[in-house]
Amino acid sequence: MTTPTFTEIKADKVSCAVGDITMLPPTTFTVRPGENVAITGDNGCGKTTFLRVLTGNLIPTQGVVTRDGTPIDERDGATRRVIAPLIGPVAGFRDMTLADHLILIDQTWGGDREGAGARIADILGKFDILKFGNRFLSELSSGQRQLAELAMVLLRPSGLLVLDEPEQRLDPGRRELLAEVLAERAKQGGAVVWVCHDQALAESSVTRIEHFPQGSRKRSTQRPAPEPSAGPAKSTGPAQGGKKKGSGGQPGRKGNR
Ligand SMILES: Nc1ncnc2c1ncn2[C@@H]1O[C@H](COP(=O)(O)OP(=O)(O)OP(=O)(O)O)[C@@H](O)[C@H]1O
Repeated sequence: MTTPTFTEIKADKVSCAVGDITMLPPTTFTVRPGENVAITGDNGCGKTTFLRVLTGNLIPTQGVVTRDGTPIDERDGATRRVIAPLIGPVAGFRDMTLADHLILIDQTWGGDREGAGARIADILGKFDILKFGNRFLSELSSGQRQLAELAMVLLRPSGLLVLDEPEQRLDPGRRELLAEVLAERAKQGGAVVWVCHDQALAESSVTRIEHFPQGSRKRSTQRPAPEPSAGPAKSTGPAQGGKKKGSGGQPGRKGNR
């Protein structure tokens, strides 16, 4: 299966805010084929938010992400043929085995029927989970499930893999296996962007580390002084400086994956 290509995917001064909370401070980032980029940073600094913006799942409050000059949008098939994300848990079918899920993904993304078995065996072998092909997803341990979800996203053709903490729940040996698979992908001309909390793993395997500064700062440091407590039975309401209804939602959210 050919790998869809691009020259450059660029996030230009993207930022996200909801209410007075900065989910992602202004960030500029470029990735090109052959690069294997780990994003590191403290909890809450905006890494997952950035990945969602980069994949076109979340519209930034400011700035834009482009693929060779064209704005990206996950609802656009052209974007989805290039970018394969694994951000958050994958929903599965209760009565379909891991191999069934992989056949569905392979055929959805245009694989030829004759070659499906070999491609699926290959990706399961890469992650050392070939023996679990006939299991239901609910019959896998959390680490095995993580490997299964990685197999699902790597099976489909893509030019850019975007993975959120793919090393989570994996033992040290399987973390190294993951790092090898991602490095191999980049060597073959693909690009990988992944959030990683294992600094040593990232340093040993990637072509570049982008460290996000401690973020999620309040946009305004000036907050109104709290109202004196009026007791539990009384409500202050928005007119008295309370939180506006709906302000905790996500900006530009385009639906669940
Ligand atoms: N829907 C939301 N409304 C308000 N704030 C949010 C919302 N979603 C996330 N945040 C805040 O945005 C900031 C960035 O969150 P994000 O999930 O991107 O962080 P992260 O760097 O991936 O963290 P972690 O390493 O813990 O996964 C956090 O401070 C978080 O509390």
